[in-house]
Amino acid sequence: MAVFTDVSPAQLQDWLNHSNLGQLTALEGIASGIENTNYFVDVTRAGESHHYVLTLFEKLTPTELPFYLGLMHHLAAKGIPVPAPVRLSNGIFWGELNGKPCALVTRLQGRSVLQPSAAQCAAMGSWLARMHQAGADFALQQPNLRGLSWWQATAPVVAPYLPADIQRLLEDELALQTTHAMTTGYQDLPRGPVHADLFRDNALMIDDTLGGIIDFYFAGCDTWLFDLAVTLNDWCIDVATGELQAGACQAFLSAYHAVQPFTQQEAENWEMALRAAALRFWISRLYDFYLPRPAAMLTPKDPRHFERILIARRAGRYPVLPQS
Ligand SMILES: Nc1ncnc2c1ncn2[C@@H]1O[C@H](COP(=O)(O)OP(=O)(O)O)[C@@H](O)[C@H]1O
Ligand SMILES: N[C@@H](CCOP(=O)(O)O)C(=O)O
Repeated sequence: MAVFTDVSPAQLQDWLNHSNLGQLTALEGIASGIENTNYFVDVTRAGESHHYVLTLFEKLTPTELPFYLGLMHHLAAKGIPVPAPVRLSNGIFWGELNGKPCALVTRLQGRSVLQPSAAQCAAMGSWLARMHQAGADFALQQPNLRGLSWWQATAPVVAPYLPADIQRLLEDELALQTTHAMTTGYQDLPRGPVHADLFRDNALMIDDTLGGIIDFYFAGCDTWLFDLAVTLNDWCIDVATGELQAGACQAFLSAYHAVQPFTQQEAENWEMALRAAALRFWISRLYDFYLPRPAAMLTPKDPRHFERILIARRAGRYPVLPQS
C-alpha cells in the first residue's frame, strides 16, 4: 500500500478549483510505490479529458521540489518522455494538500516490466543518454541527496545491526569510495542532472517502446556514470539470481554509447561507479529494513540483494564499457 495520506474527492476538487484545472471525474489511490502518496486523477476541462497523477510528498520538503519538478518540466519540454508537471495558478509546479506538499503531473502510458528483454534494455540505454544530454543545460543545481555524504552519515546508523564481517565490508567500501571521490579522475567525470533511481519499476514500457520514466524524486547532480551504474545493476541482471545477463548489458551499454560515447576516463572509473551504485541501495535498504517508518505497512526490500551485487562487482563481475 502506498496511500499514506487520504484525499477526498471534495478536497481535491476544491484544490483544483484554485487553479481552474477542471472538473474531477475520477480519483483512485495507487497501491504501488514506497515513498509518496499517489493517486490517478482524471479531470475534464473545456470539454476535454486529462489524465494525471497526483503525488503528495511524504518526506520531501518544498525546498527540494523546484529541482525535481523543474527538471521534469525541462526534460518534457525537450521531448524526453517524462511526466510533465502542471503549473498552478501561482505560477509554480507544487501546492499543498492535507498539510503535504503536492504536485499534479501528466499520466504516462505503459507498464513496468519484471524481466526486461535486450530490446527494452536498449530502449533504456538510449533514453538515459538522451536524458543526460537534455539535462545538461538545466539551470538549477541540487546535489544527489543520497550521495557520498548521506552514505557517510547513514552507514554508522545501520552498521550495529550487521554481523562483524558484513560491517567490515560496509566500512571498507565506504572508505574506498571516500578516497576515490577525491581523485581528479573521478572529479573530472561528465556530470549533471541524473535520475539516480532508474529501476525497472520506474520505467513504463509499451512492448519494446518506452512510454516514459517516472519518479524523479531521488534525482540530483552527480556523474552520468553513477546513473548508468544504478540502471545496469537493476536492469541487466536476472531477477531471480541477481546474475548479470550478457545480452542485456551489451544492448544497454551499446545503446547509451551510440548516443553519448563513453570516454576513456569513464571506462577507468566504471568499476567504482558500479560499486557505488550497489552501496547506495544497500545502505538505503538496510535503513528501511532496520529502521522502518512508523505505521508504514510495507514489506521492506531485501538489503542482501545489494550486498551480493556489491560483492560481485568488487570481485570484478561486470561488463566492460564499449569504447569507440
Ligand atoms: N506519471 C505517471 N504516469 C503513469 N503512472 C504513474 C505515474 N507516476 C506514478 N505512476 C504509477 O504509480 C506507481 C507509484 O509511483 P512511484 O513514483 O514509484 O511511487 P513512490 O515515489 O512512492 O515510489 C508507479 O508504479 C506507477 O504505476
Ligand atoms: N528503487 C529503490 C527504492 C526506491 O523506491 P521507488 O519505489 O521510489 O523507486 C530500491 O529498490 O531500493
